[in-house]
Amino acid sequence: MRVVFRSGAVPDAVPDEVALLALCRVLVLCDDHGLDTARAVAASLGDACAGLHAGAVTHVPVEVADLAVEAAREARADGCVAVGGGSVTGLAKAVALRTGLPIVAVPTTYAGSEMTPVWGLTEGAVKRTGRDPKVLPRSVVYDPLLTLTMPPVGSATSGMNAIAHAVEALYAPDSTPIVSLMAEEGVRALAAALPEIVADPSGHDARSRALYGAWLCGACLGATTMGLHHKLCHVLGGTFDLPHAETHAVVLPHVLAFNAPAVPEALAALRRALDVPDPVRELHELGERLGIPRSLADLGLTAADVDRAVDVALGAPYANPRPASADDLRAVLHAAWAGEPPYGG
Ligand SMILES: NC(=O)c1ccc[n+]([C@@H]2O[C@H](COP(=O)([O-])OP(=O)(O)OC[C@H]3O[C@@H](n4cnc5c(N)ncnc54)[C@H](O)[C@@H]3O)[C@@H](O)[C@H]2O)c1
Ligand SMILES: O=C(O)CCC(=O)CC(=O)O
Repeated sequence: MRVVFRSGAVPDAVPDEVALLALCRVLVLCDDHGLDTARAVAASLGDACAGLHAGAVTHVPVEVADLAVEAAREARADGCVAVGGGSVTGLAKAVALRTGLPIVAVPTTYAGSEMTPVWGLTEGAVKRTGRDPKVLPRSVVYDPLLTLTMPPVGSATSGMNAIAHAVEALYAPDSTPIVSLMAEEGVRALAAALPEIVADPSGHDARSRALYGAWLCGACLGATTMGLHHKLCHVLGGTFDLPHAETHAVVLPHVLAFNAPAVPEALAALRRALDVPDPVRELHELGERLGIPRSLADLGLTAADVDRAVDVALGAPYANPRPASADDLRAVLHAAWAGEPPYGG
């Protein structure tokens, strides 16, 4: 994978990356927010642009993926350029999964999907995920300037989504010392940058450090198997349509509190990264300081949904350092639903 990381890289670096991959007809994908940037990218590509498709939707419903595959076939595209957050990258991955078309990713959030071979599709209110090397973008163009438009709370929740990748990578069954170093550094970079971004969303330096952190955390997600936290967030997003980054931000301290007794080395790394004695408490209080939603109830989940979420989560296996029974899942989700402090304080 090639990575370009430069303020002002977009649009000019995109045609270079497309040419390096010897692509002649790329389909540019985006959502409504990213239309202006996507149009600038399409214009910079000249004849190498075969069309623009602005249909991305969170969690990639299969019908939305079908339309994008159709658009790529009609345009006789030989590649895709994804301009946007994880939803747009996810749509490009759905196209790649079906057609094998290579992806150039231009991320505009901190979700990190551009660094992973993980795809996700939602069908019949159930989100499925899988891994396939052909969905890993071949080239990524990071431009911190594209993230300046993310509002303070959106930036903070997106950053917490990235931190969650690193936290679960630290205790993943297939983690390595190198992944742990990247995870620790990714958490350190984001935890320092996010309060600065919330205080001044136009600050280039903090935006740059946050995107660097997101790159690291996304790479950790790509390299390891995620656990209970990602499992619960997939259920809450896929089955209850809860907003992705906000859900990660609320759930993370609760799952870490549950896993804490089983993951001493991960906690030690987080203590170093966050420079605090209690990472669970710190992640919860960081959320408060950043002004992000505090409970799943705030995000629209009802108390009755908690039991259904437990059933759906129990339906598919996932890796986790501490086995979780139905009662455990109910307790974790209930605390996250109510917005209770995860450390019982
Ligand atoms: N496969 C993976 O490895 C992976 C990793 C992380 C996330 N994801 C998936 O990505 C999706 C979520 O991605 P996301 O959190 O980036 O959200 P998103 O892409 O849905 O974006 C959230 C909102 O922010 C807007 N937006 C995007 N960039 C913006 C910017 N720079 N300024 C202002 N608004 C902007 C979008 O238009 C959208 O309305 C989920 O479906 C999640 O499962 C996948
Ligand atoms: O939904 C996907 O594309 C997979 C998502 C994933 O594993 C990371 C996340 O949920 O943030």
